[in-house]
Amino acid sequence: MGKKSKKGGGKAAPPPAQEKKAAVANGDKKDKVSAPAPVPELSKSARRDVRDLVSQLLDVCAKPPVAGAKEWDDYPEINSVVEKIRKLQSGLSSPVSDRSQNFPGFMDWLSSNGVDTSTVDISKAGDSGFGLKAKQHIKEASLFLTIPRKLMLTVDSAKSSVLGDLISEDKILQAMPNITLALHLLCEKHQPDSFFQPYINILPTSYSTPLYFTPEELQNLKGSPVLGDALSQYRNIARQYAYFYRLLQKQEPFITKLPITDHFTFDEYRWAVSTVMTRQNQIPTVDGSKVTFGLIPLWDMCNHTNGHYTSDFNVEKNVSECYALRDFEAGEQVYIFYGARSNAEFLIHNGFVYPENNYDRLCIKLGISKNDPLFQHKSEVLTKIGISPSRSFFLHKGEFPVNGELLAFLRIFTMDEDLLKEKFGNDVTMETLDQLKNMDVVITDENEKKVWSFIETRAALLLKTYPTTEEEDLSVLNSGKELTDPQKMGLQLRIGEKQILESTIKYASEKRQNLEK
Ligand SMILES: C[S@@+](CC[C@H](N)C(=O)[O-])C[C@H]1O[C@@H](n2cnc3c(N)ncnc32)[C@H](O)[C@@H]1O
Repeated sequence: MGKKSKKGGGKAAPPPAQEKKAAVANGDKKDKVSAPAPVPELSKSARRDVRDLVSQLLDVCAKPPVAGAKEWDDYPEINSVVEKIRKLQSGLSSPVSDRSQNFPGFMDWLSSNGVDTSTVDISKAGDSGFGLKAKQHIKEASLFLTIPRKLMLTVDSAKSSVLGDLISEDKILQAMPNITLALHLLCEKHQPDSFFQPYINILPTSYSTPLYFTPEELQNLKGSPVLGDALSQYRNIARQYAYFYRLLQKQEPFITKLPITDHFTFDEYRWAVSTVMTRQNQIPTVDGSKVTFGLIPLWDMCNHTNGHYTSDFNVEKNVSECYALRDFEAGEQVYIFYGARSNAEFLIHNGFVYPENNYDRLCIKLGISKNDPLFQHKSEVLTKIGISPSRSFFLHKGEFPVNGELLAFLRIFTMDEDLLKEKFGNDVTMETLDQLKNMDVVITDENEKKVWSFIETRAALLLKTYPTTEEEDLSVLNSGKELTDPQKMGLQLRIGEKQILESTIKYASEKRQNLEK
């Protein structure tokens, strides 16, 4: 989630694991703690079918992704294999429980492990699930939450857990801390006497990340660049699932001792990945040498609002600390700030859209064409000011949709040969280069007119790629009709993006008209 703390049973059960040794909770957990509760089994033929489908999934996902307008092309095939796997595994899913029943036990666990819970309580938070409620007045900038490292599920705790040996063997786990955390979480979930059970029991049982969207719900994202991100996220998770499913079939001692080999369904993996994605936070490693990721109980019950980072890790005390970003009255919901993310990023990584988001922005991909005879020269100038000749830029919500970087890119992108040679030849000064990003300095009126006319036209074209208008979206959103979370989020996201495009068009057209006067 934040920085200063940046937020950011697949197969049949084998015989009970009597041979597996008990170990001390949250201590040396190299061995499986105890025999797992009996799990439903898949028939031999169903197991074989899942194995075949997993191989198919690996093949489909191994094909290079189709970029651009054809991004939908791969999805139906991947989705159809995943859905067949899910259908075969449907009898193996854990029963859905009411998490709120486990809140008292969780609070007791926190208190017995030294957490002061006198400031906040967990409480229903409207459309945001649950959140933290102030039990007393919390003054702005006061420290209201301190969570010791020993309560966190981290990459370090994963290494010293039953998963540790697999981490030492597997290059993917070594390189991808978020996947390590997801598997760590699953191992602890399926280890009945895990130290972390009171925490795991209060986690949501499902999420609204795009991994949970149906194909119809994904259609709500059409027109938005977020659709491509959602599809590639789905593809990546499907590929990871297939990879780990296969790995977990191996009869190696460091695998057979894992408590997840009988529970590794697609739904379980999607749940674990979504838990990590929506709740993880950056923390320093135990030795303080690097930044890593962890799940911080209770702190991760805070919902997001506009503001600034107020959480940090106190290395001396080995605790995560959270300060109030403003005054909160007793009974009020206590928020934190997850980071300056766009609604597209919130949707993909956090499973929500925040209409009041001050930091919303729309990603647009721009590049100097390799067929442009001035490609070489333009690329050199852009590189000198730290801008790649082909990359993503952003149009921002608010008064100034175009920032200095995009302006500089567009000035060079639209520049003719004479001007490029005159201003940005061999003996170009740093001062001239710096001016490219400066809104108050015009290179030439002609160049400036081209810039604003280009962005005005591009924004208008982007607006047309959405299948509906902003008015149509607003009328559905405000119609009082019952909408699913993905439908609502899709509408909120599209409305926000269209507003950014409309304000860009207005802004660019005023700039252009001023120059034409
Ligand atoms: C770190 S958790 C916060 C606790 C969470 N609400 C719960 O019930 O467990 C982050 C999740 O809370 C929800 N959330 C947080 N801030 C939100 C906001 N401003 N609007 C809507 N949902 C929000 C989203 O579902 C997000 O994935």
